[in-house]
Amino acid sequence: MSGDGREPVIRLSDVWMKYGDRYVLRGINLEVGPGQIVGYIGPNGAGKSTTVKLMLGLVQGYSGRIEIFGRDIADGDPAYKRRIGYVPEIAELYESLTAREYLVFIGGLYGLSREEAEDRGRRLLKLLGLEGAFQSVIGSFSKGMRQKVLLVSGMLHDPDILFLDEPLSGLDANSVMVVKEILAGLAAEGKTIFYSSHIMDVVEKISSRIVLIAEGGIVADGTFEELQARSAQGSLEGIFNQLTGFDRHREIASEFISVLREGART
Ligand SMILES: Nc1ncnc2c1ncn2[C@@H]1O[C@H](COP(=O)(O)OP(=O)(O)OP(=O)(O)O)[C@@H](O)[C@H]1O
Repeated sequence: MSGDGREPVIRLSDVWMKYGDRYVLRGINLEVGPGQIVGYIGPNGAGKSTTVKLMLGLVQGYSGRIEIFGRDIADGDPAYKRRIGYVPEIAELYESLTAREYLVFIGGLYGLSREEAEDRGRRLLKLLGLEGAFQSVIGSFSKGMRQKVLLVSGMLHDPDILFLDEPLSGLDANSVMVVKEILAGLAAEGKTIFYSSHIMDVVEKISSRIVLIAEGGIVADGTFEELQARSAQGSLEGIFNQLTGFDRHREIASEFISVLREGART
C-alpha cells in the first residue's frame, strides 16, 4: 500500500529480527510510498528503533527482505544511503565540535562539499534561530539547540526519505510549528517522512498514516480516521492503549503513589 499508486520507496517483506534468543521483530510487512508521513508508534521496547536501524543499515542479522528505492539493501550497494537522512533522538553529537564543524563533517558523509555543507548549514540554522551559535561548541548547547542541529544535519543533503526519532523532542512550541510545516512541505514535494514518536497528539496531527507495532508485529496501519473507526476510543492515546492491551495506568499510578506514602521499608 504505497497510498497513491506510485512505487513504494520502502518495502519490508516478512522482516524478522532477534537479539540473542529473543525475537524483537516478528514478520514486519510494510510498504511506504513517496509523499507519505508515517508515524511509527508502539510501546517502549516494541521494536521501532530496531526497524529503523535495519533500514539504515546500522544493524545486521535480520531475515526477510528490505528494499529501499526498489533495491534490496542486502545487495551491498550503499548508494541508497546518500538519498536518506536520519535524525536520531539522542545523537552522538561531538561535544567538542562547533555546529559548523559538525555539519561539515556530517555533510561530508552524505557527499556534500565543505562549502555546500557550511553554507547550507549556516542558512538553515539561522532560520531556526541559531545564527549566533554556528561557531559555538555543541557541548554548550541547550537540548532544543542540539535538536535543531540534529534536524539540520539529517536534512542538509535534501534526502528523499527522512527517518526521525522523536523529531520534536526538546523544541519549544514555536519551533514545533516550524518543523511540522517543514515536514509537511517536504512530503508535499514527494519526500517520505518516517518517524517514531511517543507524543500522540503530534503523531495524530502530522501523520498521513499511522503504523502501530506491539511485540514486534504491526497491530494497526492506516490514517488516524481509519484507526479511530476501528476503535472505541476517540484519541490516538486511547487507541494506542486499546490496541496494545494496556488499561492499568490508574492502578499503576495509584500503587506508585502508595509506595511514596508508605515511606521506606526497613
Ligand atoms: N543491541 C541490542 N541487544 C539486545 N537487545 C536489544 C538491542 N537493541 C535493542 N534490544 C531490545 O530489543 C527490543 C526492541 O528495542 P527497540 O529499541 O527497537 O524498541 P523501541 O520500540 O524503539 O523502544 P523505545 O520506545 O523504548 O525507544 C527491546 O526489548 C530492547 O531491549
